[in-house]
Amino acid sequence: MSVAIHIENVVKKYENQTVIDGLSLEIKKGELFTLLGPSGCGKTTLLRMIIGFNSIEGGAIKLDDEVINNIPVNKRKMGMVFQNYAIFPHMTVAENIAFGLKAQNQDKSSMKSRIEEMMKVVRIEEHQAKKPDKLSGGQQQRVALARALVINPKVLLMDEPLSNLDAKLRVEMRNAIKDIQQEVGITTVYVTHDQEEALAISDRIAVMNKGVIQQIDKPETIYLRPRTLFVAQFIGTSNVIKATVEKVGDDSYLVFNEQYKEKFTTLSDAAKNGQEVLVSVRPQEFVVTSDVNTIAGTVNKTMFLGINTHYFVTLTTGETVEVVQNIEDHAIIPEGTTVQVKVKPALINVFDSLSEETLIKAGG
Ligand SMILES: Nc1ncnc2c1ncn2[C@@H]1O[C@H](COP(=O)(O)OP(=O)(O)OP(=O)(O)O)[C@@H](O)[C@H]1O
Repeated sequence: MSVAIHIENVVKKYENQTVIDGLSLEIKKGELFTLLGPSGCGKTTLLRMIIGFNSIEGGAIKLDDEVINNIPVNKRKMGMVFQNYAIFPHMTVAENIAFGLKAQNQDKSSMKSRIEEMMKVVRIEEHQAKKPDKLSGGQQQRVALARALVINPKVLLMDEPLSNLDAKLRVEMRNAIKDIQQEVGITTVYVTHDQEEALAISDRIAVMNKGVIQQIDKPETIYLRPRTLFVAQFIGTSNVIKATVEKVGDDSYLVFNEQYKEKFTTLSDAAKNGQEVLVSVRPQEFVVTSDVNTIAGTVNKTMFLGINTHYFVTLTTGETVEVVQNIEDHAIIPEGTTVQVKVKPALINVFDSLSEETLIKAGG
């Protein structure tokens, strides 16, 4: 897949504050690429630099190998969909979509057929004569999407497009966006702070924190093999517990306490014997066991959620962790019970306790 957008060492300053300081990434043609991160991390700033609403104080952004830093917004051949839809309340669905084409001086019949085609793509034809106040939030977002796509842009940019919708509609619309994006085959840059949304729709995700890219990978890699502790904790739920590395010959172990250590085959060579590490363990990566050579703890909260049960367990080390057990594997454990837990070593992740970067072997 060839690259559509090169972002090379870009810098963004608002007055004297530098919010992005030398960020680089590449977005491939046809992919749905998501910028994901907490509020204030700089995702919208970067998106607005790509479309041209924000100036660029250093570095370069290239579209199809052409530097676009100084090209005005309307000449960049990009379409954008905003959180608040930004469609015109006094125009019908069809007129709103037509608005995007007006500047293009096309003849009437080709405009009409293009608008009809777009209404079909976003499945809004039956509402074409309605004004926005007669449409649901999801339908309004479909109109905004059609208006952005009608000019046949090279890139589609979407800034938190689903945050104004209720939970059920959000899921429905994210599926619709993914289907439409694939049908049109358009390179898309999508901004969200919602990690589940990002996992569900993206081809690749860039996780950002404080203006810095932490990891760029496919959703499953981001979830299973986070490169930093920040990514492990931002995506899904991760408990963090301490351990020490022990190396015996060619074998590596994670030592959790005097009774419990696990052989760990995916530890990188950078990890040294005796090194203190932070281990991230997702709730389902704990096993409640009868083996006493493990970690002891007390269940202080039991939540039965149907398919599984969530426990908050305070370990003897003082850390409280969330543990999920499948209902088929276990009877519900009452609050106050003393339990033993161990980890599933193939699934957990290990980080250097100072740099908070991964100590998992490449490809491990
Ligand atoms: N116009 C502006 N002037 C000054 N500072 C700004 C401006 N826009 C954004 N910032 C600052 O830049 C940083 C990044 O903001 P940005 O809106 O890009 O974050 P974000 O990740 O998109 O967050 P959110 O999800 O809350 O929109 C924040 O510290 C913000 O306060």
